[in-house]
Amino acid sequence: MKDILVTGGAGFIGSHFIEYLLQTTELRVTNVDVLTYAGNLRNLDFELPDHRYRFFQEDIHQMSEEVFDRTYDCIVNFAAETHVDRSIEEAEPFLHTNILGTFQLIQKVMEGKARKLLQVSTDEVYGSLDEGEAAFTESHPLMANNPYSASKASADLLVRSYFQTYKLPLLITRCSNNYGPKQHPEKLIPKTIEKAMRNEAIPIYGEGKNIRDWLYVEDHCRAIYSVMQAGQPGEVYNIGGHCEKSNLEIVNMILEYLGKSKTLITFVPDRLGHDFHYAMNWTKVHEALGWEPRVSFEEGIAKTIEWTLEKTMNRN
Ligand SMILES: Cc1cn([C@H]2C[C@H](O)[C@@H](COP(=O)(O)OP(=O)(O)O[C@H]3O[C@H](C)C(=O)[C@H](O)[C@H]3O)O2)c(=O)[nH]c1=O
Repeated sequence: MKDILVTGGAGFIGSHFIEYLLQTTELRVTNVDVLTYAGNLRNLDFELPDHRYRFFQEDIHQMSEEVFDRTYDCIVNFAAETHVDRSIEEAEPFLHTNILGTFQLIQKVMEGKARKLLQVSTDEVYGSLDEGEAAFTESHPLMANNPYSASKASADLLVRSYFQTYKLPLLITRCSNNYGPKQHPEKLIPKTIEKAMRNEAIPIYGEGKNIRDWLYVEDHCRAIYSVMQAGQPGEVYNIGGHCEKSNLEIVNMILEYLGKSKTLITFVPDRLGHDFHYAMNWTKVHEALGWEPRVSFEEGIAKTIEWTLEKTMNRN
């Protein structure tokens, strides 16, 4: 492998993935990102070697010929609208980017402009675990419950259909909730940290009992890299943290770390269609590719909070 096209590389996970590729491999990276509200070139604040990195501010629906002056060994698709609450307010951008955008990338593989595509997806496509169900395996039915997860599930089905129909080399990873430095403050963990630092009310939806399975972003990037290198076309790989926590537990841990009062917690009306419980069974990726998470939640959350404190100090 020599050339990788990363879409959405100025976003949270995409930018960490580019950092991982540039620092641990000799691969050449092309980053295509349209820079919506969630993409920011400041996320790429590490050394970007000119001979191995280039950036195009373009939409994945209309990529220029310049981007395709080479044949990519793999496209890794991070370009997506990702925030569930926004999708509940306005679904259309989610359908446009997440479904039709993925379709455009599949076309690039069809046209021979890339040798394979890795679609970065989410555990949300499985819906919510039923009582008594321990974790999602890759064969769990797709039961998306909100417009965001429906758009990701639709993209996954498109990818599957192009593998089944044309035997195109397409793969899917589905990961649980990520956290780490540079995450957009609309998401639970960065939002809680920032609000706690400012002594502002921290909104918890419903009773705060909903459970997510948390994974530090660098562990996710390593998993994607393993699948990109050695995953089997047509396969789906679940990725998760074995780290199930309720939202209230998460918020309490952050408040404790920062030495802030629990009175900042403010219960607000629940998210519509709020999935109760996600947890991933990632035995397959572990057995096939030897991946497992390395960063404990205690370590990861400390790094994330310290990064946010430092960022805020530098801003002031
Ligand atoms: C923003 C916010 C969230 N929450 C609750 C709602 C969820 O139960 C939990 C996490 O919410 P968040 O919006 O951070 O993430 P999810 O809805 O789980 O979805 C995230 O993880 C998956 C895997 C993706 O695929 C999504 O792209 C990603 O956004 O905290 C609150 O209680 N208050 C808040 O202010």
